[in-house]
Amino acid sequence: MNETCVDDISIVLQIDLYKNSCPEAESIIYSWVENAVSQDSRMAASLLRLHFHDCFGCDGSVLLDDTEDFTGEKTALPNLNSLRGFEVIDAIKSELESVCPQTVSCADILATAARDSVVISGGPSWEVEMGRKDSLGASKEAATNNIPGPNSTVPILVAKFQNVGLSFNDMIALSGAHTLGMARCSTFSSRLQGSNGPDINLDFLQNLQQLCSQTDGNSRLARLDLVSPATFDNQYYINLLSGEGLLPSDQALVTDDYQTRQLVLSYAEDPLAFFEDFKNSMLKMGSLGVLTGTDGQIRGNCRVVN
Ligand code: HEM
Ligand SMILES: [Ca+2]
Repeated sequence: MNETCVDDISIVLQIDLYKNSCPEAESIIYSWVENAVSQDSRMAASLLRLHFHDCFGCDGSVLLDDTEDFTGEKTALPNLNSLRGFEVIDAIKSELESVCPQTVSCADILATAARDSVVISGGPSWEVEMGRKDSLGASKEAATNNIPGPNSTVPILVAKFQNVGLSFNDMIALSGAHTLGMARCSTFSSRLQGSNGPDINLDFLQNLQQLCSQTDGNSRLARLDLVSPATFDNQYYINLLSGEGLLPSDQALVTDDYQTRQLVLSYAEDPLAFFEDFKNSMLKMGSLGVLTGTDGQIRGNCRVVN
């Protein structure tokens, strides 16, 4: 046996990692998230999405500002003028650095804040596995290529998730995150062109057309879940069945593919099954491409490499 094998044993993420080194870590993160969401309920959605866009390699890379050496991920198409919540993460990091310096990584903060956002919005809870290290760089190109876009078809969505090790089922369960938050008109403009086709509800279409035809139309925001945008529930799937999915990639899950439709139906009927699968898929997503052991670092400021 060589040393690499021994190292490999220590690279697994674990719950309670900060039990001795920073016992207050989870409660500090929770308080900041709770406070931020009480001021702006959409922040729960934004923090959940921030973790998703960091993952496909959960290493805090999404938080890095551009430097002379690399262009960060913040200006990649899926992120530009869209990701929110960086100031909340900064505030959490700054308190954690004063309470227990160089201990809790930015990537772990993101994973924990995402879980807390779901809980505070009424969704399931789970134990977050910790021990991710923060990256030494970021890749705008990887963010651009890996993160699925709103006009992706079902086969493309499946492929993009499978590329990083997430299954068909994971993709559909994680899409249920669109039970929270907002999207800009520019992301669903192709939904507005259809007349009353089989995949879009007429009243819904007319409301969106009105919203998006205003001045500044492209940056106007619509609810991803028109019924309960601040509650983590299974309403997203129910909306898809009545042609009220916002993004083309959402509605495609019931319109374009028999198998995805079956899973959507099952989540629309059984909220607890959705919660259970969502939780497990979040745990899986949260462990993708993590840096552990001697790889990476614990950043002192999430926006810059130490
Ligand atoms: C299945 C493929 C996915 C696609 C194509 C997609 C696409 C999008 C787009 C285009 C927006 C609106 C962005 C804007 O207008 O600024 C959005 C918002 C959002 N996405 Fe996704 N997404 C996907 C999966 C996920 C996953 C897996 C999660 C989390 C687990 C997630 C969480 C969110 C949340 C919470 C929002 C609202 C954010 C806010 O209001 O700040 N999405 N998504
Ligand atoms: Ca909802």
